[in-house]
Amino acid sequence: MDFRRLDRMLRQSSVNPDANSTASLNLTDLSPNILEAFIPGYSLISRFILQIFGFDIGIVVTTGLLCFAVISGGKYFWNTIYKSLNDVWMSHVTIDGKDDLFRHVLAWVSEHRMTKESRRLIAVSQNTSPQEDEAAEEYISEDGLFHFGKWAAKKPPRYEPAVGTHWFWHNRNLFIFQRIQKETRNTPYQNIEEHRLTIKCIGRSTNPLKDWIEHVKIWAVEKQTTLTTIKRPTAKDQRRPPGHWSVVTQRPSRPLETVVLDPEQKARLVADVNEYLHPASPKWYATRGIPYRRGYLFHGPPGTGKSSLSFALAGLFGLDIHVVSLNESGLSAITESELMLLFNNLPRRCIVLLEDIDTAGLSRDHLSDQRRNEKPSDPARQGISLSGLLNAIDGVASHEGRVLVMTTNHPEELDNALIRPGRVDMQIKFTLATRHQAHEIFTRIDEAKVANEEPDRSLEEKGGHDAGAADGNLSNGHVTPPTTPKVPSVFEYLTTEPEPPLSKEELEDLANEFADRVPEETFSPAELQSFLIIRKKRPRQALQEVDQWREDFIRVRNEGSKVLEAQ
Ligand SMILES: Nc1ncnc2c1ncn2[C@@H]1O[C@H](COP(=O)(O)OP(=O)(O)OP(=O)(O)O)[C@@H](O)[C@H]1O
Repeated sequence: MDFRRLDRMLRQSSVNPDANSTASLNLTDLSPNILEAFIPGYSLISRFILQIFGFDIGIVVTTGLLCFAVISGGKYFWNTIYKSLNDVWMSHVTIDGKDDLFRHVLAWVSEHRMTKESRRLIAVSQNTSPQEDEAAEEYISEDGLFHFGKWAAKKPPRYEPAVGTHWFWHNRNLFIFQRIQKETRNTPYQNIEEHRLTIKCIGRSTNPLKDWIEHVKIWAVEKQTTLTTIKRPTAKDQRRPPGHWSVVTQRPSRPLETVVLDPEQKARLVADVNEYLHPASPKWYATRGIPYRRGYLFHGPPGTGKSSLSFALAGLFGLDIHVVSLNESGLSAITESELMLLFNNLPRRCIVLLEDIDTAGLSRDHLSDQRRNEKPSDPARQGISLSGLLNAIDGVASHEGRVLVMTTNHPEELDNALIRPGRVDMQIKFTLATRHQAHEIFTRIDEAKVANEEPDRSLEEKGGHDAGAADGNLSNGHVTPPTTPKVPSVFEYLTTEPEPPLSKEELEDLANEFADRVPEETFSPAELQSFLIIRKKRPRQALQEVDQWREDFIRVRNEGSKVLEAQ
């Protein structure tokens, strides 16, 4: 900007006011001088346009500049007023992106009018599963194939408010909602944006904000009573600062009755956890100087329900579950200092599931190596020492109020220090499937729904279903093998009709028969479940095939192979 020229021009106008008397009235006369100061070469351009087109652009440019000045001035005044309003007449609350509340608030605003009115949105793919969607049936072809891709493509995303300022009404209060980008971090794998929320309301009282947050929390809990939130340590490349938990998934809570265990053992465990979580318990522990912690050891062979019971407990008591696997190596291995921080960052009440505590340098190495017939343990894998784990469990960093569940397949290899009372208050032994478990698993897996009335025999009489398998030929408690084995095509497998529903008595008979044919404590519940899942619509057929499966399984196992020819 040429200030000297502007100064000269203004001085001229003050020395000879007559010369500009008309200029003060006529903007177009004055403007070339002023505009020349703002836009060098303006008079030349305007003269050129005037000569060529006969049009004076002065009025247009001047009007434009005036508008600009008015808008800038208005903005300045609005910002000043808003700032003083903000400082003096507004209350606000900030929610960090790492807090659980951040998730809940975003979910709440996504479901309310705000995201229907706002023009700046972030689309987030929804993580729902087909079983929660009745329309999913439409994507099953005539062949019985469910095309997940087509179903997922039709699922609308969830819309969240984008970075910036939005507003909404709640209980007749106006709230200003700001999503603010904290920072962007570049890792070798991705750029991570970290956000926070600031919610403001008019007035000097924070009560409307507190009431609204309370409302959101209750809303989130009600919405999630059927879901269990599973968290794991934040992936290594995203850990900054380390020791944070990330939600990996939310899955429907597992009903406790679906975990088949000795009923007395299960009842004892539930009563113990309930007593521990009782609101009066923290005071009881505090007045006796006992640290408010409770630890459980679930031990037994793989696939016997240790993790399942932990998830079912989380669902039963409405707690989030924080899972750490000590068996991980390489990039995802947890270090001792990280474990301490993870324990430090636990919420007030939760379940911590420490999986495979016999691994990762905690076992008495020589003993475990001999048992497993392996070379001495690789020191690189041993991220956490016994003392490191003990420090995390009951050191200063350990959080009071958590339920700690440790699982192992090799309890005999654990150091006594780790399982002494105070660290492990109750041990639950999981065994390979007992007769009772085989019976229960059969009963629960059966999807050919139990009929309230007698099963529809007419179908069987008509031979409407797969002959041989569905003929309910269990009348004398024995199953006749199918007479003509046939090789079904792929689509025949898909479209196989479910067997006719079983009566309660029939199901009971089949379950007993199944339990009789499965030797006690030979197969894990996971193995029985895997056999039955394939035949979930055909329980009678399952019974016909169980002998063959059992023999194959035992033979393959004795041969030391892990591959079954047929399932
Ligand atoms: N006692 C049981 N009752 C019902 N289902 C079971 C039981 N045990 C295992 N299952 C089924 O087997 C599968 C594996 O179970 P789970 O992961 O709980 O076993 P685990 O003992 O934790 O195994 P690992 O020691 O390998 O971690 C699950 O799908 C679960 O439903």
